Amino acid sequence: MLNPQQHAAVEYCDGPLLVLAGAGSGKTRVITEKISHLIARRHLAPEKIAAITFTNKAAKEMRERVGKLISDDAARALTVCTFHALGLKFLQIEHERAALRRGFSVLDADDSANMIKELSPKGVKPEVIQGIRNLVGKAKNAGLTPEEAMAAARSPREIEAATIYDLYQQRLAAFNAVDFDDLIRLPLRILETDADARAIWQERLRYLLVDEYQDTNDAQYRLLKAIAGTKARFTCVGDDDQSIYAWRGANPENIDQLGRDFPQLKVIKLEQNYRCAKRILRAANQLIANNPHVHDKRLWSDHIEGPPIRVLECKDSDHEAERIAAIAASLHEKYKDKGCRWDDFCILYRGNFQARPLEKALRLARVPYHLSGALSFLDRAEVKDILSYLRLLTNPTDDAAFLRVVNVPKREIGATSLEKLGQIAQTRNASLLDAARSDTVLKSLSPRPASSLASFARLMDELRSHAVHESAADLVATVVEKTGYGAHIAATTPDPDLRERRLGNLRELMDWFRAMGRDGGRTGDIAQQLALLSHADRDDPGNALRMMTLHSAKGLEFRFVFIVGCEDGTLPHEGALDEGRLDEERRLMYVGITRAKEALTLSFAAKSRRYGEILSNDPSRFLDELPQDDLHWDGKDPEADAEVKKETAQTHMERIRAMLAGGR
Ligand SMILES: Nc1ncnc2c1ncn2[C@@H]1O[C@H](COP(=O)(O)OP(=O)(O)OP(=O)(O)O)[C@@H](O)[C@H]1O
Ligand SMILES: [Mg+2]
Repeated sequence: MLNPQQHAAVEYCDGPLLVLAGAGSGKTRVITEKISHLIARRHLAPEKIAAITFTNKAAKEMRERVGKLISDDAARALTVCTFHALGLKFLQIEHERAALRRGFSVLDADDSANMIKELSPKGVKPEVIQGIRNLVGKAKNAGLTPEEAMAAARSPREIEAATIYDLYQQRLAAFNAVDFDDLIRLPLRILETDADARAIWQERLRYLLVDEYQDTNDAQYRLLKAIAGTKARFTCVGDDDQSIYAWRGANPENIDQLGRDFPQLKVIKLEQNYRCAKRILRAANQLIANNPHVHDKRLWSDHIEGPPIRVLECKDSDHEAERIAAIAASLHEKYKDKGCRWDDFCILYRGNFQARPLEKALRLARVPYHLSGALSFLDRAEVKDILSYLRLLTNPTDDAAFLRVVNVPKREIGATSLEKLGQIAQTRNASLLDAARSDTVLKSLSPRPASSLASFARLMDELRSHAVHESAADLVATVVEKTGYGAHIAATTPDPDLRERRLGNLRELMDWFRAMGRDGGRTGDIAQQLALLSHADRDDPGNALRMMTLHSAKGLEFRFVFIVGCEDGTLPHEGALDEGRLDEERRLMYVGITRAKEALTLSFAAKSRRYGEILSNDPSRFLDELPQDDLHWDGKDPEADAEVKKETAQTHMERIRAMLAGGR
C-alpha cells in the first residue's frame, strides 16, 4: 500500500513533478508504481514511457520490479535505461542527423583515453594528459562544442585542452565513432537545434521518469528538458542528501534549476522511511544534520527499533576482514534455515583496493561473495580483442578497433609502419583498413609490414563475408579460428589454468552474443551495447555476499550492512578533506548507513599500511557524529557484547515473524 504522499505522486500526471525525499522513503517505488499507473489508468502506450536510472544494474532491477506490475509485452516495450543508453538508442535511430554512418562505434573509456594521449604533444607527463582528459570531459559534459570550449578557455591549459578537444572530435568523426560523453552531447545538440527531431522525440517519449535525479549533470538535465518540452510530462525523484557524484560533474543545483525552468513544478515530499530499523535511521538523520540544508526534510520510521549499531575496533585491515567474515558466517549459519541468504549481506568500502583483505578472509571462511566493480569480464584483454574484431568487421572505419587488433596475434607490423599508414590515411581521408587495402599506399611502406598489412586486410574481407550470413555467436567462433586467436592464446599463456580461463572467457562471450542475439539484434549493435555496459553492471552475482564501493551502493538495500575502513583519511577520504569536500563524504556515509534494513556494523583499523609505511589511524570523525546511545563498541565489555548478540537475534526473529505474516 502506498502512503498518501506516494499516492499523490503516482496520480499526478499532468505537469512536471519532483519528489524530493530522504533515503528509503519509497521514491523508486513511486517510479515503478507510476509506470504501471500510466499504462493501466492513463492508457499511455508503454513504448512512449522512458524511465531513466543511474546504472545499468538499477535499470535491470527496475525492469524486474515493473515486470511484476504489468504484462510481459508491456514490460518489453518500455524504455528503462541510463541516460547513456537512451542516448545510444537515440543515435542509432538518428545517426544521419548526427552525421554518423550506421554501425558507428562507441569508444570505451580506455580507447578514448588512448586517443587523447596520441593527440597530446609528445613527451608530456601523464598527469598533464590526465588533466587534458578531465578538461575535455568537463567541456563535453557541459554540452560545449570545441569552438565554445575554446571561446570559454581562459588559462593556457584550457586553451590547449580545447585545441585537443577539437582534434579529438575530428578524429572521432573520421573514425565514425563516438565516446560515452557524446552519447548525451550529440542527442542534446540535435534536440536543441533541430525542431523536427524535437517534435518527433517529444511525441515518441511522452512521459519521462528519472530516478536519482540529484546526480544528473548539466548535459543530462538539458537532455531531459529538451525531450520533456513545454508539455513537461515528467517525474523526477531524488534526494539532495545523496548527491555523491559532484566530482564527476553531477550538479545537485539541478534540483533548484527545475523549479526555475518549470514554474508550474509540483513538489511532493515523502517522510516515512520503510527500509531501516529505527536506530539506523536515527544514526543517518543525526549524521546528515551536520550538513547545511536548503531543503527541509524529515524522515521517520515505524519499523522495529533494531539492535545497536556495532562498532569494531580492529588492529589492522586483515584483522578487520577476519572479524567481518566471522560475523557474517555465523549470522548466516544461524539463520540460513529461516530464510537468510548470502545476498542479504553487503560490505561497503570507500575504495576498491579495500576489498583485497576482505576477499582473502571471506575465501578462508568459505563465504561466497561477489565483487562488483573489479576487473570484469568485458574488460579482459581477450574479450576486448574479439569485440574489437567484431567492431572492425561491422564498421571498417573503426580505426581504434583496427589499432587494437592489427597486431594481435603478432603480425610483425611495427609502430613506424602504422604511424606512416595513419599519416597517409589521414591525408586521403580514408580509414586505416582502407589504406591497408590500397596497393599504392602499401608501396610506400617497407615490404615485410606491407605484405602483412595486405594479408590482414584480405583476412578482414574474408571475415566480413562471414559476417553477412553468420549469427553473432558463430561469428565470434569464426573470428577466433580464422585470425589464429585461439592458437595465439595457447602460445602466449604458458600457465595451463590461465589458458583454460582465457579460452573459457571466449566461450562465455559466445554465450553472451547468443543470448543477446535472440531478439534478432545485429552484431554491430550488440557489440556497441556491450561496449556501453560499465563494469559492476554486467554479471549476475547469484546468491553471494555483495561487496562494493559506497558509490555504487546507491539505491540498493540489504538486511545486514558492514561499512569498513571508518577511519579519518579513508572515510572521509584524505583527498576530499584536502579539497574541502567533507559534506560530500558525509553524504556518502549517509548513503552507506541507509542501505541497511536490520543491522549495521561499522569497523575501522587502528593501523594500516599505506605507501609501504605503517600508519596509525584515527577513527572516522563521522563516528563521533552518530548518536552514541545507539552505538555499541565491541570488545569493551563482554556482558554488553552478549546483550547485543541477543538483541540482534531478537531482531531477526521479529523479522522472520513479519515475513511469515506476509510482509517483506
Ligand atoms: N508504501 C510502502 N509500504 C511498504 N513498503 C514500502 C512502501 N514504499 C516503499 N517501500 C519499501 O521501502 C523500501 C525502500 O523503497 P525505495 O527503494 O523505493 O526507496 P528510495 O526512496 O528509492 O530509497 P533510496 O533513496 O535509497 O534510493 C523498499 O523495500 C520498498 O519496497
Ligand atoms: Mg531509490
